[in-house]
Amino acid sequence: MRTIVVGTRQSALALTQTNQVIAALEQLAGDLDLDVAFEVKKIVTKGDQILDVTLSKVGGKGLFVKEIEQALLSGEIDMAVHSMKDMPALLPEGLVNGAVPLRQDARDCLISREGVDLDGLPHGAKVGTSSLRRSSQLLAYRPDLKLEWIRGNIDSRLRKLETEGFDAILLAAAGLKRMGWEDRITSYIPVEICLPAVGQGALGIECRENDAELLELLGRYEDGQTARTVAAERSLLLSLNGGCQVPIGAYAVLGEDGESVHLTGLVGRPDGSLLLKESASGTDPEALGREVARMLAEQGADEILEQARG
Ligand SMILES: NCc1[nH]cc(CCC(=O)O)c1CC(=O)O
Repeated sequence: MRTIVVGTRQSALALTQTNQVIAALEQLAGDLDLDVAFEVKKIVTKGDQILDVTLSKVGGKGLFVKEIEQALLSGEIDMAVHSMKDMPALLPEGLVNGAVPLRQDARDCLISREGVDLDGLPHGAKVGTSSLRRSSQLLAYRPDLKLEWIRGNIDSRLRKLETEGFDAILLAAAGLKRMGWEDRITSYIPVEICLPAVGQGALGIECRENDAELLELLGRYEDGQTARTVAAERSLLLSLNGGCQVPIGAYAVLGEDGESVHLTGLVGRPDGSLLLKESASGTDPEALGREVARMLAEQGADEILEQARG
């Protein structure tokens, strides 16, 4: 009997996601008559320690996964569940994404104090977000809004909505739904107004590339359609060199044939004064991501990204 050690960050969302994945894998292992058990190991990452500065200034999202990847490579843990949107576009040598499970809601949502939706927010309302992608698109739609920085895990952001005088905050719907906090959502932001982050709502399960036994189990857990759409989005991210926190959005859906992928990509100025948006369809997700990245680059995406990176 093998014990699979699952590394996780300590945030409520990370623990919840990890436990939900373990429950699904246990069920699957039972069905396959595999003799495995799972054990959770909590890991404190740099990103968790530095919650008070702009993340992009200290190294970006990679800070949340670096320690976890080291623990995977050293054998201290065997797998880790990540929010796909927190996974860097490139994984280190020796590690792979073993499964992309069925995607949750990819949209952003508004949690407002007075229960009003985006259009109902008063002129000049104070809206909390921690992403250039959201501020860029929200300001393009409602230039009067005052977008202010709010950081922390989703539970602390929900608290700050009350304590720091925000009229509303923006969060990914997926995190709230996984936590069972769907009732906090006031309204969903259509992807036409706010294109989600690459991989938003999806999970990634990182493990060692030579762990054949675990990879076989994970392979059964993968949702092929989610994997295809997320692959297109991540290819776009890689092509735009968008490793750290940058104003990039992407959302891919499967065509009616169940095979072709339709990808929309966006790069925006953080102040919302310019949004570049391009779409294309194709059957090779990686090639499609590169294609939409090239279309955005032709419109001047690199210049916007350079400026946003500071
Ligand atoms: N950047 C933090 C983060 N990473 C993953 C989620 C939850 C949503 C998801 O799984 O995409 C969140 C919170 C948020 O952005 O609201």
